[in-house]
Formats: sequence, structure tokens, C-alpha cells
Amino acid sequence: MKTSNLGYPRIGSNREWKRALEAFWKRELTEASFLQQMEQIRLANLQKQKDMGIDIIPVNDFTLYDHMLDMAVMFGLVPKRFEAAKNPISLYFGMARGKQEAVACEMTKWFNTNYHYIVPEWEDRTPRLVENKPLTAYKEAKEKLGIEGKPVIVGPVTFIKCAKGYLPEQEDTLLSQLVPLYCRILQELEQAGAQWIQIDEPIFVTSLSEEELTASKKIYEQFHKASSGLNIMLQTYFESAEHYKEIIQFPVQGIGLDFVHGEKTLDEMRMHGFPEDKVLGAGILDGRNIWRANLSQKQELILQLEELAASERIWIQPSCSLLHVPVSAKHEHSLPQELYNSLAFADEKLEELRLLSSPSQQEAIKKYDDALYLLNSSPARNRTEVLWEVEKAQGKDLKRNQPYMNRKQKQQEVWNLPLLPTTTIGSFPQTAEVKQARGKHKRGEWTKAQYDQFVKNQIEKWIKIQEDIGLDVLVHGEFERTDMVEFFGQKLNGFAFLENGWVQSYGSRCVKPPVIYGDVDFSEPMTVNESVYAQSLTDKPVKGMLTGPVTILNWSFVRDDISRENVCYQIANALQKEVLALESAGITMIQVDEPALREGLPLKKSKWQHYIDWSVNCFLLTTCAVKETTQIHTHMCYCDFNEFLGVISKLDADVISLETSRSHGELVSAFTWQSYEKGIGLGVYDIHSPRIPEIEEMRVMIEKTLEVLHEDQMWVNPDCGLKTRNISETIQSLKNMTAAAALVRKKEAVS
Ligand SMILES: Nc1nc2c(c(=O)[nH]1)N[C@@H](CNc1ccc(C(=O)N[C@@H](CCC(=O)N[C@@H](CCC(=O)N[C@@H](CCC(=O)O)C(=O)O)C(=O)O)C(=O)O)cc1)CN2
Ligand code: MET
Ligand SMILES: [Zn+2]
Repeated sequence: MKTSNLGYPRIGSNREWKRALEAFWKRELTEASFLQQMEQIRLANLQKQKDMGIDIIPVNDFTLYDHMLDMAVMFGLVPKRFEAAKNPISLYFGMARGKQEAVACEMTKWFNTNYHYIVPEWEDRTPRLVENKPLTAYKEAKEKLGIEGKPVIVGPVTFIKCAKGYLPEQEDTLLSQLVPLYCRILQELEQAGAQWIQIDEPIFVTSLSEEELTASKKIYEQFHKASSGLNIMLQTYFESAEHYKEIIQFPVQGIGLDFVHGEKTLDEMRMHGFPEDKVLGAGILDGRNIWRANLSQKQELILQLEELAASERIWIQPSCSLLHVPVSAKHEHSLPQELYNSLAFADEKLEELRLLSSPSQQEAIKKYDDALYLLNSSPARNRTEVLWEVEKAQGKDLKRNQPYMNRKQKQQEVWNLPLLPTTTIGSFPQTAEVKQARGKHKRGEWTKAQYDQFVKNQIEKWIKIQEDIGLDVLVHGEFERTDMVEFFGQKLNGFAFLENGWVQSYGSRCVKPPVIYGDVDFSEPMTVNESVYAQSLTDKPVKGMLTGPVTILNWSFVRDDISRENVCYQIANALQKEVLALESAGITMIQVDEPALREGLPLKKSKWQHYIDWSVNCFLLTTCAVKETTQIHTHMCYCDFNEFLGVISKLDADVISLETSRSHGELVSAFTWQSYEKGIGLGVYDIHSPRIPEIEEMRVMIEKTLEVLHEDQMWVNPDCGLKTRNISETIQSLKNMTAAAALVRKKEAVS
């Protein structure tokens, strides 16, 4: 048996990667020293895996921003609007982050994760091989560290399915253009002496048509013909392979399967066998979560696998790239006692692989199994009063006391909003000053009172700014929050938080997902003070602002001893108390964000309905107990909503804001074939880019939307929160946005 890894976190154990990138963008680092720092991080990551004794080490999993963007650039798929870029680096980051003269490429969720990739755009061009990046990475590891690496690339079927800018009927042509380029990559690797390549095809865990499957097999036959000396590990993850029987017959030398998130994987293998001549990449450790595995159970699993495949042809590995977990648990020093020996981040998972693959490790294995036993018997996990309360709450009729149309009228009487009301999504710039203030409070240099006063000053400043800009519905700005999920985790019971548990979310941006380890319940109001304070400063409505239950669930590391559905109901039950606390404090416009609701949708269609049922119910449990005059808002971003409007409607929120600007036309066209009656704001500008949108382009966007939506259901807002932008970008962009709304309003009033 061998140990293998599918990908290692890029960010470095102290987020060195993030810091280097951001310093470079701010021109505090020259290109040469930036690239040198990146090389150092890349090599250190590889050396670490070598030192940990991993047999098969991935290379080319590292990137300067995103691995899908790397693939697009490698194939010369550069949208025309970026062609003027002066050098390859500014072209690359231009595509990722946008330029004043060109909007950034779209960014979207990588399957069902909180990682976002840059969507390749085809634009009628013929791909070409600009640089064999896997080869460069292979040679670097070999020459500099003596590592015989396994280059990783995204496979052609997944790459095309995750790209845009072509018609469905063009897919075959595009594939036939791409395949020869992949073949060249493989041949050059073979010539350089590479033994293995890992070709990631997570798309194979979703349903493909029979034709697509046949076409996929043909592609792999061509790969085999082109480079018969290079071994291909065809890697699937995040679920069981949908077409197991067919895929194991592909002419490749190894098949990588997910035994953690693919509940059916082992059964499929038992039923259909596993080819004797292939290597089994057995993904047995959870690459998406941070709990130590029950190693004796994993030993049993390995024994079962050895009955189905020869031991020397098994690689044990994480279920997916370790990109989705933090680097190392050894930096955590303030956890509840029962968590200390039960956490496994990337490094600990590699250590688990070593324990499982070497003989006579029973003592260490017992130590960790005992820790898991201790965790499961912790009082925090066994709070019967929480279980009873949640059961009771779930049993109630989860719906608003009046239908939408009645609410709408009554709410308009209360708020008297103008046509096309303008608002923002919640957060304002988390400037260095804001982060430093939190740092001072955390280190004890500032008292709580000093910090609270700082937050109040920020709120006051931004209420004034919003009034000056002329926005109709204001927000307090979320200055008290590190992150929209971490913040609630810190205030609810049942959560633990990490000091250094950073995971990349997109580009240089990282999150520190809280850890849900116990039963969740409400302890005290979490957002009331700030909202009430903000409302006291203005006559305009200020929206209360909280994160919804499904998003808290999906962006946390969740205990795996009870179902996610159960945990979500616990969170929803706790959040309902917050909503009611806001309402009784006089905050009667309340936004409950659910940006991760769509991302949590299972990859397999057969599981959708169940997920939709409970996630919608959890949102309703959180929001439905308010009066008819209380206006519930929600917000979603980073995904394709075209097929999701039915679900969105079931949430029964009075107003929803959706991110759309990077793919505006596509969403707008979705409203031509399905109807949506409630309040809705389609984001009119991209907030991920430092670029300031022009009045005119937003005016056009609003008018386009008016072709498919009714003027008195429409709101005007940016795509998402503004925490990643700086102050002047934010003010200038919002001024332009309100000016654009005013122009359209004027025109509507005349017509
Ligand atoms: N959980 C989550 N997922 C999400 C989103 C989200 O908002 N949250 N949004 C979408 C996009 N993803 C995003 C993810 C992260 C960020 C983001 O801005 N992250 C920040 C970190 C936010 C944070 O927790 N900040 C802390 C820590 C800040 C920090 O780095 N402090 C300084 C120290 C400052 C000092 O003490 O002087 C340091 O460590 O260097 C704080 O504000 O307190 C970043 O990477 O920069 C934005 C969007 C989808 N998924
Ligand atoms: N209210 C949140 C914000 O503005 C919503 C963000 S969704 C990722 O930051
Ligand atoms: Zn958002």
C-alpha cells in the first residue's frame, strides 16, 4: 500500500501566500521578489510532504491565484478585453481581478465547496498550448527537491463543463481542439520521465448522458495512445462516481474514488469489482472536514478494500485536495479540552495516512480513537433540552402569517419607499484600521469599551456617508464582524473557533470557518446593539443584518456524529430568537443572508429535493415568526441562479438581492421563462473588482432588468457586501449607482 495526496493548501501556515499577493498588488513588492516568495512557499509545501513520508506527492496544485485560471491561461483562453495587457502577470491578475477598462472574469463556486474558481471564457477561439505548466512544476520539484512529483491537472471534461462562452452544440468541437493539447502535455511529461499524472474529473460524480460518457471514454483512449508510458490516475471526488461501471473500464492506470462523501462507492465496488490491472486511489480520509478519522474503522475499511484490490495496487489518500482544510492544528491553543486530540487539518491528515500505512502504530491509533470517544460523550454534544426545543419548533407550521401580496401592501404603507429603492448588501470596507482595532482588542491593548466605541464611531461615520450618497435603505456596516459566519459562531453556544484555521475562499481571500462541535443554541442577542444604534442616527430605515442557518452550516466545519439537517435546525431555532429580538427592539427590516444555500445543493440530483425541503424549512423557521409588517430580506451570491428561482421563491422573503453583474445577461434572460413576483435586486456592479462602475453601464443594466421585471418589485444594489473594497472605491461606486437609479426613476416617472 502507498500513501498519496491530491493537493496541498497553497496559503502557507501563516497565510504568507495571501500577504505576498496583497503586497504585490499594492506595489509593495516587485514582481521578482513576489515570484521568489511564491517559489519559497511552493517548495516548502512540497518539502513538508516529503518529510512526512508521503509516497506520491502532487505538483502543479500550487497557483498564483486559482488553478482553473491557470488552465485557461495555459490554453491561451484569454478574453479579448484583456489582450492589451503588458506582461503575462498583469494579464493573469487582470483576468482574475478586473481592470478599469475590462471587467474581471466571472468567479463561481467549485462544485459544492466555498472555494471559488475563475470561469474560463471561450469566445470563439481556438485553444493552444502556451506553456506546459504541469511539466514546469514536475521539473522544479525534481531538480530542486529530488521529488518525483505527480502533476495534477483538471481533466478536459470537467474543464469544459465548468467553462462558459460557448453553445452546447459546440462542446464536441471544443473537446476535439483541447484533446491534442492535453496529449502534448502528457507526452512531454512522459519524455521528462514523469511516472504518474493525476487528472481531476470531479464532473464524473454528476450525471452525464450516455453520449457524454462515450465521448469521455474516447478522450481517455486518445490520451492512452498518445503517451502509453505515462500512468494516468483518473481522479474523482466530492461524491461517488456516477457511472462507476463504465469509468473503471476507461483505459487509464488508476481510478481515484471518494469513500467518504461517496456513500455508495464501496457498494459499487463490491457489486462491480475493480479491475486487476489498475491502481485504486482510495480516498478514505475526509478532505472537507477537520475531524480526526476513527483510525480503527479506517483500518477495517482498508481490509475490506484489500479483498477487492491487491494491496500493492492501493494508494490511501484524502478524499479530495486538502485545499479545503487549514494547514496545521498545531497552532491552536484555546480550544475546549475535548477538541485537542480530535482535530486533523492538512498536516494531521497526512500523519493519519502514515499511521494507517505503517505497521505497529496501534498505540497512536488508540490514543486518537479515545479522543474521539471523549468528544462524543462531551456534555456539549448531549444537551437534551436543545433537542426537545428544536423538535417542538420543527413541528410548527413554518410559514408567514400572511401571503406575500398582503404583506407587500402593508409594508409599503410603513416604509413608503421610492421606485427602485437603492440599498447595499451589508458590509462596508474592512480597512486596515478596522482590522487593527480588532487586533488591539484581541491582544488586550484596548478594553472592550474602547473597541465598542470604535465600532460605534465607524457606524456613525458610515450612516452619514450613506445619507450623503442618497441611499434609501441603510445598513450599519458590519464593522464588529471578522466574518459573517465566524462572528455568529463566536456568539452562539456549541461552536469553537480556531486561531489559525484559515482556508482559501477565492484569490487571496481566506476564511476561518467556525467549528460546530456541540448542540447549538442561542445565548444572548448578537446584533441588536449595533442595529439599534445605527437606526437611532437616521430617519431612513436601517436593515438588521444576520447570516442565515444554512450558510452558517455550510461555511462551518460541522460535527459529523449527527446529520447536517439536524444541526441546521438547531442553528435556525437559535437564529429565530435573534430575529424576534431585533423585531422587538424596533428593527423591522431584517436581512437574513443565505449566500451558501445554493452551494450546499448536493451534487447528485437524486438528493436535491430532500436538501431543498430542509434548508427552506430552516430559513422559514428563522424568519417566519415576525409580523406581516416586518420586511424580511435575503441575499445570495456566487452561483448560477437560473435554475434556482423556484427554491428562492419558497423562502418567501419579501426582498432578495442576487449577485449577477459578472453574468447579468444570463440571469436576466432566466426571468423571461419563469416568473418571480417578490421584491428583487439584481446586483448592478461587481464588488470583487477595484474597478469603479460607470453610471451609464449601470443605467443600461437596470433598464435591461426592467424588461423582464416589474418596476415596483425591483431594487438597486451592488452584487454583494463591500468589505473587501476600499473607502474611496466604495463611495464613488455607490454614488454612481444611486445616480444610475435616479436616471431610470426619472424616465419611469415620465413614461
Ligand atoms: N465565511 C465566508 N465565506 C464566504 C464569504 C464570506 O464573507 N465569509 N463570502 C464569499 C467570498 N468569500 C470571501 C471570503 C473571505 C473574505 C475576506 O475578506 N477575508 C478576509 C479575512 C476576514 C477576517 O476574518 N479578518 C479578521 C482577521 C484580519 C487579519 O488578517 N488581521 C491581521 C492583524 C491585524 C492586527 O492585529 O493589527 C493579520 O492577521 O495580519 C478580522 O477582521 O479581524 C481576508 O482574507 O483578508 C471575503 C470574501 C463566499 N464565501
Ligand atoms: N451581509 C453580508 C455582507 O455584506 C453578505 C455577504 S454574502 C457573501 O458582507
Ligand atoms: Zn454576497
